[in-house]
Amino acid sequence: MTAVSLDNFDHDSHMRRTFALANEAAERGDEPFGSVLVRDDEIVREASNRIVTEDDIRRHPELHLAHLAVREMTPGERAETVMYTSTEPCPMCAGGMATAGFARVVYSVGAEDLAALTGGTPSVRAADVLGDRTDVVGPVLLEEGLAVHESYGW
Ligand SMILES: Nc1ccnc(=O)[nH]1
Repeated sequence: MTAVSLDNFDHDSHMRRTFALANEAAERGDEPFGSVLVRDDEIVREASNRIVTEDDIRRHPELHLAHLAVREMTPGERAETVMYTSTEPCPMCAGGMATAGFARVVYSVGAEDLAALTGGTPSVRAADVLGDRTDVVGPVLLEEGLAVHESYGW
């Protein structure tokens, strides 16, 4: 089988899966964030925010997927993997993702939009943590990503 180039992944469908995961988290009582790992255009891992139900600040989906990826995938596999995530990773998660060494992260809602929604201050940008290690792409499908947060009602 020929590997599918990262640029030809089915971006919209992978991103929409993160929105569904974010909505599931909100329904469970957690915060509205979801993420997937995609390799060769297939979703290989999924996670959603569980900071409330696990009572654990580390349970952002992005950090959890970085943790699983380092434990379960080879460095070569991680270097071919793209994370899609409903909202730009925070600095905690971007730090873990730098260790994982993914090829790219694609987000919908950016840190500045999130801060405006939550009334917080914008965090350090993911690109400033990830540097040259991982491409950072976004915002994509922004209206749909914002709708996830609007329905949560921060
Ligand atoms: N991107 C994110 C921001 C905040 N919390 C999360 O779980 N994810």
